[in-house]
Amino acid sequence: MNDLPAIETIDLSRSFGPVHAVYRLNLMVAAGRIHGLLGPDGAGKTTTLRLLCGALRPDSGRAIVAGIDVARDPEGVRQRIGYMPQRFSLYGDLTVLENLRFYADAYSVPHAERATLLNRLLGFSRLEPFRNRRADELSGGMRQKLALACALIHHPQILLLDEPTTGVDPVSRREFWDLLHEAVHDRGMTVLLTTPYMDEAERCHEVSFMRAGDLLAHGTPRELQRLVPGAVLEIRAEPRHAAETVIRALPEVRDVHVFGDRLHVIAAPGFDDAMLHQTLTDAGVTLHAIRPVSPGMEDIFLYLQRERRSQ
Ligand SMILES: Nc1ncnc2c1ncn2[C@@H]1O[C@H](COP(=O)(O)OP(=O)(O)OP(=O)(O)O)[C@@H](O)[C@H]1O
Repeated sequence: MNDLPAIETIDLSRSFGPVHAVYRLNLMVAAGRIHGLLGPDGAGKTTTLRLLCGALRPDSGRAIVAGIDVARDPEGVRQRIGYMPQRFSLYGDLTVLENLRFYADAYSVPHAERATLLNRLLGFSRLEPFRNRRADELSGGMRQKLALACALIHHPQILLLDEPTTGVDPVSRREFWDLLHEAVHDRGMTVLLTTPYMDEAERCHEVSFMRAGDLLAHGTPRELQRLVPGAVLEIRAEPRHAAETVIRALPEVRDVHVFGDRLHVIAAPGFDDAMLHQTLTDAGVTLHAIRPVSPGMEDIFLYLQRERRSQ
């Protein structure tokens, strides 16, 4: 691993009319890591990736990618990165192999290297058995793997991936993640990706939470977990809405989030479960289960968002 960050932004800003899509963003991505950029819709994740790859110009601030100032040498940056936007352009009427050849041409990959490289990428992406299948006829997961293979064609040092697993089934998502870890481990690449799936953040080495164009927090998943004080209690109770109202009113409770049929309660250290049990029973709520759980990324994000809003 290199000590210099693979990506650094300094007060990077970009607006669209009155909307501050990215505002004074200071992002740091360590080399040789998988870094997840998380945040709700409209937080500025796509705009950040577009600024980093030189597809958009900032209004102010700087972006340094692979040691290069993007504004000064966008072509130098493009040579060193692979960028997979949300709608990566695969050619549906071309086969898997033809798509790879197309990108090899686009990046002027020397002819002498092609056969070996294409075979390696077909093997890496597990698409060898489908080399002659048209891209239109691939499953969603296979298409994303082909897009990843195309983005890797010119040996980039850094991969920027915008929601690469959205709409992909869970098995293919897992395979895609295995490929990313392989690429980072074997080739020493750096990956910056956005994802709406909070569980995927836990597969990243580092995570940055974005909100309204700016960073809410960043760190390893474990460091972020430590930002949540006290315990997280998972509760199943009925009626759920009444349980939520009662729990929210307790002074020791910092936050309550709903996850399907469960409540996640963030409580001050030393919170008394027995008292909670009694309070809920007194309010006519049936408590089915209560247990401490480690805070997940979603708990952390929601907690930090509320904390910062109330500051
Ligand atoms: N080309 C554009 N023209 C006008 N507004 C834009 C443009 N691109 C982004 N925005 C606005 O900037 C804000 C940030 O958008 P961005 O797409 O970067 O967010 P995001 O976090 O990637 O969200 P999503 O997950 O929904 O793509 C949004 O309010 C969006 O509407």
